[in-house]
Amino acid sequence: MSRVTVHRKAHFNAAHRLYREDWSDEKNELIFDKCSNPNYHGHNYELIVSVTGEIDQETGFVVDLKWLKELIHDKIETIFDHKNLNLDLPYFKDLNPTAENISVVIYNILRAEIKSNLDVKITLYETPRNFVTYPA
Ligand SMILES: Nc1nc2c(c(=O)[nH]1)N=C([C@H](O)[C@H](O)COP(=O)(O)OP(=O)(O)OP(=O)(O)O)CN2
Repeated sequence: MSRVTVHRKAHFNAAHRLYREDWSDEKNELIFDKCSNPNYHGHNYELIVSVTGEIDQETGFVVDLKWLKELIHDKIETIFDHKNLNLDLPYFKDLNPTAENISVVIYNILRAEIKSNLDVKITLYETPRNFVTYPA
């Protein structure tokens, strides 16, 4: 049997602010610096969803990439694209929208939709040089 990882790239633009309500403005600025700008700032997020599993002997697929593309479009891109993560998405009402936390939110949304015999990994680029992976 051959285990293979299939990857699908996706993209969304979003605004956010790194901020804790229970901290003073001074502490938020000290820790989060320009990312704590009260007027928010935006990123071009690049997302890679990786699905690992055995190749199905009938189809030759680990997962149908057309299905994966549509899943990411419907469950992530339409929800996250052109949104203010702090204000528009309930996930971040009490969760700082760092790249780490966004990757975990995206993982949990997609994990619920992908067969349990397949492994899922999220790679999220917040900038061309800053990116996170989950699970680690
Ligand atoms: N561990 C984390 N650290 C930081 C995060 C994060 O989500 N997790 N986020 C930020 C900022 O939101 C943002 O990414 C700015 O970071 P910075 O390194 O300053 O990046 P630039 O805008 O300068 O763009 P580069 O192209 O990466 O140079 C900060 N820290």
